[in-house]
Formats: sequence, C-alpha cells, structure tokens
Amino acid sequence: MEILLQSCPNFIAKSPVELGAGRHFDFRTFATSRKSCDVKLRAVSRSSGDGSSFVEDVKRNGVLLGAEMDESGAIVGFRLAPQSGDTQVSNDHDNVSSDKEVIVYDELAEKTPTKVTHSIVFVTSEASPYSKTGGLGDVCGSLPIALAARGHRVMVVTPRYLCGEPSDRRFDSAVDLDCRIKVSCSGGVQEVVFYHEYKAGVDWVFVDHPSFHRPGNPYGDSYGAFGDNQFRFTLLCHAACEAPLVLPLGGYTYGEKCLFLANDWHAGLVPVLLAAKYRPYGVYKDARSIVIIHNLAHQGVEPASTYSNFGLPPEWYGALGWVFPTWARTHALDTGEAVNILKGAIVTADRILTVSQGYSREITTPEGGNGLDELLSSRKTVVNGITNGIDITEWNPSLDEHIPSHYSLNDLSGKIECKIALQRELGLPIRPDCPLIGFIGRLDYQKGIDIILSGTPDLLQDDVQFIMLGSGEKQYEDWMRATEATFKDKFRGWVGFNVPISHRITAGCDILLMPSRFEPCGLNQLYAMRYGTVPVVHATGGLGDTVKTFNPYADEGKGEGTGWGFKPLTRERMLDALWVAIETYRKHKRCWGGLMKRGMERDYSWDNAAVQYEDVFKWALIDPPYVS
Ligand SMILES: Nc1ncnc2c1ncn2[C@@H]1O[C@H](COP(=O)(O)OP(=O)(O)O[C@H]2O[C@H](CO)[C@@H](O)[C@H](O)[C@H]2O)[C@@H](O)[C@H]1O
Repeated sequence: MEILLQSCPNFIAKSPVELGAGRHFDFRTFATSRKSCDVKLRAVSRSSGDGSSFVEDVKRNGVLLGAEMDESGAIVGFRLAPQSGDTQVSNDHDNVSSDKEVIVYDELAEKTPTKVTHSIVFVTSEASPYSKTGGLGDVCGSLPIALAARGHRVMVVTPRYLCGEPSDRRFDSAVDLDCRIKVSCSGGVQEVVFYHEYKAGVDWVFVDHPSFHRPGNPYGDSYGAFGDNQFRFTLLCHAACEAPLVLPLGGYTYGEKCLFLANDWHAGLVPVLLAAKYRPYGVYKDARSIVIIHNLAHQGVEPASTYSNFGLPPEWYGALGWVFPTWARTHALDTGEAVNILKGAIVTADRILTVSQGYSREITTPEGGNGLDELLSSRKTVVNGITNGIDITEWNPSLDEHIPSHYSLNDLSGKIECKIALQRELGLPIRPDCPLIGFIGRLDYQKGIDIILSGTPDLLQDDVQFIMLGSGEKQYEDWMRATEATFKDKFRGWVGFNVPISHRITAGCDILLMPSRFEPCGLNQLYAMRYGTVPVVHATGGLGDTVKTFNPYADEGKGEGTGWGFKPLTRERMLDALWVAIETYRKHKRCWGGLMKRGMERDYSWDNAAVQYEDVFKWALIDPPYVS
C-alpha cells in the first residue's frame, strides 16, 4: 500500500533519554513533527473537533474519500483512495494484500452497509492459534471473533513471533502491509512492520520486529524469561496505538473512536500512551481503554531507572512509579523503587475488567490484590468481572479432531473409548472402571502444584490412576518424572506443552483436578465439563463461580451441581473432595451420570460474555475519558 506512511518518522518526540535531564519535555515537538511528515499521514492521524480539517486534506491531496463520522460528528474512520490512477475496486476484505489497493466506494458501501457498532482494538501478547502459552491466548483467539460476529469491527494487535519451529507457519497467511512506523523508545528509534490476515471476521494484525524472532515461547526460553520483555511489549503497545490510525484495513482505517482492550501487563502501556502521548494533542479524544486482567500476579515490574525506555514524558512517571513494601526489598540500600506497567494501566484506563466476578472481588482484597488492592479498591466503581466463554468449535467432543472417538450428551459411548485409548497411549493398565484423574496446566505456585505434590502419595494409595500434563518450574517437572518412576501403574506425568494431548486428557479422564491457589477464571474446568469430565476444584475466583458443588438431595432428589469445590486450599480438603468424587464415581453411577449431563448441558459459548462486554463498552463511552 504505497499510499501509506512508508517514510513517516512516527514517534518523532524525543524520548526523555534523548532530551537529557530537561524536565520540560514538550510533546508539541511530537505534534509539530507529526505534521511535518507525509501529508497523507497527517490527514489520517490528526484529530479535529468537527472533521473540517480532514475534509480539507481530502480535497487538497485526494487521499481520503471522506471521514466517516458517527451521529455525534466524531470521526470513526476514513475511506482511503490512492493518489493517482490505476485503482482497483474491491469490497472483499479478504483481498487485502501488500500489492493491491483496496477501495470501498460509496455505492458499494451503500449496498453492503457495514454493521459497525464499535471499533474494537484488542492488544495482546498472545492470540490462539497464532500464539498460545495459556488461557490468555485462548481468550484473545476467540472473544474477538464473538464480538465481530455481533457486528463490531474488531482488530487484534499481537506480535509476529518467529521461533524457527514449524509453528511459525501459523503466520504464513498474514501479508506484509508494507507499512512501517518508527517507534522512539529505549533510547533509540525502532522500525516496526505490520502484517495482516482477515479471518473469521477479525483483522489480525501482527507487529513485526527482530526482537520477536527468536527461539522459545513468547516470553522466554529454557534459560528463563527474556531480559528485554519490557522493551518488546513497549514496542507492541506503541504499534497498537498507531495501527487504528495508519492501517486501511479493508479500505478503511479504524480511526480514532476506538475501544482499546488492553490485555494484561504486556498491553498495559496502551491506556498510558493514550493519556500521555495522544490526548494532549487532540488525538484519541473519543477513544476509550479497558484493561482486562487475566492474571494480577504478573505486573511488568522493572527497576525505576527503566522508565525512560517507555518513550513517555518524564512528568508521567507517577503513573507507573511503584514502591515495593519494605519486606519485599532485597537489601538495606534497596529503596524499592520500580515501574509497574499494570499499575499504570489501572490508573489510566477507563474501565477495569477481570475474567470472573469472583476474581474481580478478590483483587480488591489484600489477599488477592498482589499489592494493587488499594489502588483497585479506589477504582471499584469501574471494576467488573465477566466470566470467560470457551471456543465451542475447538472444544467439542462430537467433532474434536484430537480425540480418538467422538461422543455427545445423547451417546456417551465414545468417552469410554477415549479413556481406554488414553490409558493405552500413556502405557497405563487399561482399566475402564478405574477412576482416572487428570491435571492440565502450568506447573507453578498459582496452580497449587505444591498441594498436588504433597497429596499424591496418599491419593495413589487408592485404586486410581492420575495423569498430569504441564510444564513450568523444574522442581515440579522433576517431581513428575520421579513420581512416574515410583508409581508405574498409576501415575503418568507428561512434561511439556501439547495441545492434542490436552484434548485427549480432557476427554479421557473421569475427574479433572484444579487446586489453583488463585484462578482469575480458569478454562480447563469449562473444557472438562463440556467433555463430561467432572471437575474437583479449589473454590476460588472463576473456579468458585463456575463449578457448583454436587448436592444429591436438591431438585427433588434429582441432584444438582457439576463437580466439587473445596475450601480452604489444604492437602486434606483436596483429598477429601477427591475421595467423595471417586466414591460417587464408583458407587453412584446414576448420580455420576447426572453430574456429567449437567456439565455437558451448560452454555459455554462466548455469546453471553460478549453481551456483557458490550455493556462495559457502553458504560465506558458514557463517561468522559478517565484521563483527558
Ligand atoms: N502443558 C499444556 N499443554 C497444552 N495445553 C496447556 C498446557 N498447560 C496449559 N494448557 C492450556 O492453556 C490454557 C490454560 O488456561 P487457564 O485459564 O487454565 O490458565 P492461565 O493461567 O494460562 O490463564 C490466565 O488467563 C485465563 C484467561 O482469562 C484465565 O482463565 C486464567 O484463570 C488465568 O490464570 C488452557 O487452554 C489449557 O488447556
């Protein structure tokens, strides 16, 4: 797309590093420099109260066919045209490619009116199937599709990770938009490139930079977390703020009236940038930002001296500045001063969302707030929780490509075949009647692995089989291997991240164990219930919200509930709950059938959640920007 910004020196503003000690960092520099770059960018990026300057630019340059405005007169997008000749006409969003200009003319647009409700920009460090290390990838791979299906215009901005493995091929169908922007951060100017794929109604935008090309997962490799993650995700956030202004996806930019959904700390700089870098210059005045907390335990905390890497004005230090409590400091001279990206998001975003109502309450308490509870409590009126849905196409026992036999509520025979096949695959004795317990998840403190570790020897005294799939802390991986060697006929530990195996465990087990210490929502218990596998969970956060404990006497003796929730999180309580579940499985087949059925019958689709997200969008837009 030649018309775009190729040489635009975006982020002309010098970073505080470049400006030396000067306290008067002047963002007018930024605004002026922006004007001096390619006039076409000026037309796209500059904001105007009444839109008149846009119309002027259109007339003068012939670049824009017109600014698209909503009822209030706010600019919500632009239609772009090339400067000269050979125009191709297309209304097919799928045809967006680097060698083709896609124009949507008025007549075509009239015939197929866009169902634009909101322009939504997800910013995330992972989005399945392109990248996934956990539940964040699942959510950002499916919620955007659900919102797009409801008529919203949805873009997902995420890195283009290339790690030299076959998984890189997932990005094969994304095309280079030939749009380069420059980002000033970390004391230099970085060029980032945008790739794009339009799929399932969503614009998947991939931010490309050499720092996203390396072996390992999105955050680290076998040596631990990457040392430059702050830099990598700072780049992502800067690029995500530019994307709606500069990318004419399907012929239109998203424009300034966007709803940014910033997921976890990796995207946490987005609300800060809107407030500190754009709004003071009239850009994104009508945009709103919502920070979605999938896990408060990770906040993007680095030494205070790294503040200058963000490309923010010095006077905005207070938004990210953070001081560790005395007990958390490492030595006598440690002042505890740090920058905390998630904190920055919490104090600048228009709304704060978590992925279940239970967790939204917990994060405002000292026990669940990870040091941010007071801050979150101070913004309690804009904190909400919406329980995640799941991708019911990927997780469907009657169609799942990863499992050996299919089954449904009406015909469960395939489930026992899945169990037998799993026992065979993992080399366990093939015993269809033996209670088979599963665990899937990261091997870390959050997931309560230490409780599993202390309870397993007792659990395995019983006539049960136990399968664990996970990777994470080395001590737990080693423990899994050692336990497998000790209990050859009863225990299997699969160390690694393997999606097909996770499906086969979900389908083949009778019980899924989740003793998470905290769980913002949890997806595996939802997958399990959909697959007729009964969850036994620590009743915390989203686990408490989604798993209702079995009561055989309720509903005139028909029973109610979909599993067991135990509390508090102790080895004894976990073993008690497991014992009740195992006994019910063995001795009360009818009750067990009821548990499976009620779990399988539930509605897990994203539709409910999407409607609730729309409410939050509405509330965000009713209020003026929190930081204007
Ligand atoms: N070894 C392995 N092999 C294959 N697949 C594996 C795997 N380990 C985990 N997974 C998969 O990764 C996902 C994990 O999702 P969770 O919601 O359980 O946890 P996570 O803590 O990553 O997510 C955070 O974000 C999500 C989304 O909001 C919240 O539900 C959650 O509470 C919060 O901690 C599931 O799809 C699971 O099957």
